[in-house]
Amino acid sequence: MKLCIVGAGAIGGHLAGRLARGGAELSVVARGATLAAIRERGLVVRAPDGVIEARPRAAADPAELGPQDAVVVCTKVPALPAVARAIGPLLRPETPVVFVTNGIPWWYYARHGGPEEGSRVPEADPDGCVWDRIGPARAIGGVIYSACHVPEPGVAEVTSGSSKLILGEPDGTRSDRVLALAAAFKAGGLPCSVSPDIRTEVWAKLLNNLSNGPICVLTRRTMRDSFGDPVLRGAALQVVREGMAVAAAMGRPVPGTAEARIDLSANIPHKPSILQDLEAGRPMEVAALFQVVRRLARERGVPAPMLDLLVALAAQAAEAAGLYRPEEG
Ligand SMILES: NC(=O)C1=CN([C@@H]2O[C@H](COP(=O)(O)OP(=O)(O)OC[C@H]3O[C@@H](n4cnc5c(N)ncnc54)[C@H](OP(=O)(O)O)[C@@H]3O)[C@@H](O)[C@H]2O)C=CC1
Ligand SMILES: CC(C)(CO)C(=O)C(=O)O
Repeated sequence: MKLCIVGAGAIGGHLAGRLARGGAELSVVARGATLAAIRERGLVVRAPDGVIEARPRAAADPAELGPQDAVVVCTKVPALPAVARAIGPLLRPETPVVFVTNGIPWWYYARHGGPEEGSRVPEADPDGCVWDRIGPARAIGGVIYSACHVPEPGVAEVTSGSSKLILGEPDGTRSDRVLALAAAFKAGGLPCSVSPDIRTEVWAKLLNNLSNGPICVLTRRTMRDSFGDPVLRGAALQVVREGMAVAAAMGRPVPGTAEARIDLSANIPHKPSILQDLEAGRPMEVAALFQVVRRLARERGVPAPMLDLLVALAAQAAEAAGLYRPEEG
């Protein structure tokens, strides 16, 4: 299967390594120091189940790589409009595009059904460019549980003991294309399932980001260090409960307890990716991960006072660092 990863950072690097290990005909779209490192030394993944070394084709210009069987986009959400404008040369009319990003995705209301069909998510796709260029028919959702960072360009390090990827067609079908993609990841040793309800999976993962993201942006410490403080753990629990109420109001109740959600993060010595962005001076996913949930809570009349407070504080920190503009959402 001819597959291309766009954005070979922490998650893209990890997934690229898995696909290469599984035998995919792999290429990556990368840039700057990452591109130089991959061309020079290849791509390295340091995971608990071993080190993967891969030599994918790598280019900054998608036209060098040509049409693909599937494309997997792993950039941060603020980069998606630029990606959507650039990846045309990777796409045949039928090429699916998987989006492995946190937050409420741009495609949330695509192939959704009901009165909200075709609604947009401005926090994820401010000018509608991703929707217009990629189109809802190509979109496949991706939800990743894997705590990763980039210790040096071209190297992805996994700090969570286990990882898993959940894929899903927005209309819930078990299409041949989504099953083929799941098989390609599994062949590389990454547990990967296909969900008939990817939006509930989106919400479930987002509860983790809502609980650890704003708090760690403020503490600037790992999830393990931050949640070691019982007051902060209590605040995180309240945020998860509020997030669960918003998800339920959206018709996507997330099973399980808030405590179990916090426990997923509490022992991992990982700085959430949004804190990694703050420290590296990269645009922060405040709109697509946090502000969108505040908006949905307001629209559905769900009280979320702890979420409001923590997100307002984190948003101010991000804005003060010049890495988020409130106009984004
Ligand atoms: N890191 C983690 O542990 C987790 C992250 N996530 C989510 O996964 C997504 C990806 O995050 P993560 O991997 O951490 O992000 P990273 O910042 O580590 O990686 C993103 C990569 O995309 C590259 N990129 C950005 N724009 C382009 C472009 N136009 N063309 C080519 N390459 C581009 C970046 O290059 P450059 O360095 O030059 O900017 C970088 O290498 C996010 O939505 C995040 O929230 C989900 C679960 C865990
Ligand atoms: C912290 C983690 C692994 C889970 O919430 C994550 O999704 C991130 O770093 O962005």
